[in-house]
Amino acid sequence: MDGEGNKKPWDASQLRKYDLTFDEIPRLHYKDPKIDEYIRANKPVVIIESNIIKPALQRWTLEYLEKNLGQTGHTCFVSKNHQFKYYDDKKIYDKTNNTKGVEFTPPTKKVEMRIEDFMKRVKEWKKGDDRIYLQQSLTTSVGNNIVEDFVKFDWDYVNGKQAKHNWGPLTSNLLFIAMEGNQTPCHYDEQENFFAQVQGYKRCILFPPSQFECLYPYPVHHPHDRQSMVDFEHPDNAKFPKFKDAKGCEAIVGPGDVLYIPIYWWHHIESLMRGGPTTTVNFWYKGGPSTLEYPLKDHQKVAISRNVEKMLLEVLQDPKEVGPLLSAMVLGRYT
Ligand SMILES: O=C(O)C(=O)C[C@H](CCCc1ccccc1)C(=O)O
Ligand SMILES: [Zn+2]
Repeated sequence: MDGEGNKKPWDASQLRKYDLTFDEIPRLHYKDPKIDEYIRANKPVVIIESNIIKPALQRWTLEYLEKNLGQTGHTCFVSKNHQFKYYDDKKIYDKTNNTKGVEFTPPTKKVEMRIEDFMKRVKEWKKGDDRIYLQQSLTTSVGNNIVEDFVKFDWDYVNGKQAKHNWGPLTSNLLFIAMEGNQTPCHYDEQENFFAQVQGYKRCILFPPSQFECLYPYPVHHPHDRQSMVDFEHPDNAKFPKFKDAKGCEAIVGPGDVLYIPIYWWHHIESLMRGGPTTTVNFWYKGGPSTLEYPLKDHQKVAISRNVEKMLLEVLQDPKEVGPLLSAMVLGRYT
């Protein structure tokens, strides 16, 4: 029970334990003008009591989604454990694209699954079974009812924020249906994101782009580009000594909550254990125009460092030569 004796929708035993402490991300009513101050400052905020995805809140139960999502196959990932670390299959080494890539074994399998089969496997899941995670772009290939609900989202609100903050175009709305306990390890995206929770509870742990040195992203050419190399549950403190200094913030989002995840901000997302399946719709926007004004913003330095890595790979060709050249340039000269 909370202070007023209301049944709390979740409790701390449903959260995985990490050796880090987090500040709370503020939760503001959708009409509160302070929301624009957070977005302008590229800081996360939870927008509450909005109508952004109201039709989905009213209708998108798993049964409704099973009936209406459409007969085509849906993109699902299969994992042997609770982690679903994203990888870019275009960056996987193979003879055809003959880039001297890195040896890489995908940690998850990408499959097309009919919604009935997905729902059946979620319902019948037993400890030890593979886990699955549906991650599907909401395009016209979904059923008409879903399209009708989708057009009734509060587009005035989100388009208003997009315009006010000079974001680029909406690139996609992804639908995520996760099993309880599923985890998306810490990564950043190069897009602004309204992360709208439809069903169930998700813990979102965020870190600003300035924490780059504590989160050790994979090399840019690696299939796990943009993902942290650190396993939060078993951090290798010898390899990643600065990880223990990472300072993050967190929000547990529930139905109707919309978390603003600023472009380039790291985020680790987990569906609460024993909380049932979760459903989320995200809104990804290209970032706004980026003028080089000084002092540079932290995310601009991340973008610049990415360009340096890409340029060096382009000219050196062999990824194994990029590290040694960067070390030779820095060690003993800049450190
Ligand atoms: O909305 C976001 O940005 C999230 O990270 C949501 C996350 C799943 C993301 C999977 C993914 C990661 C990278 C590229 C494409 C897809 C979750 O909710 O589990
Ligand atoms: Zn993401």
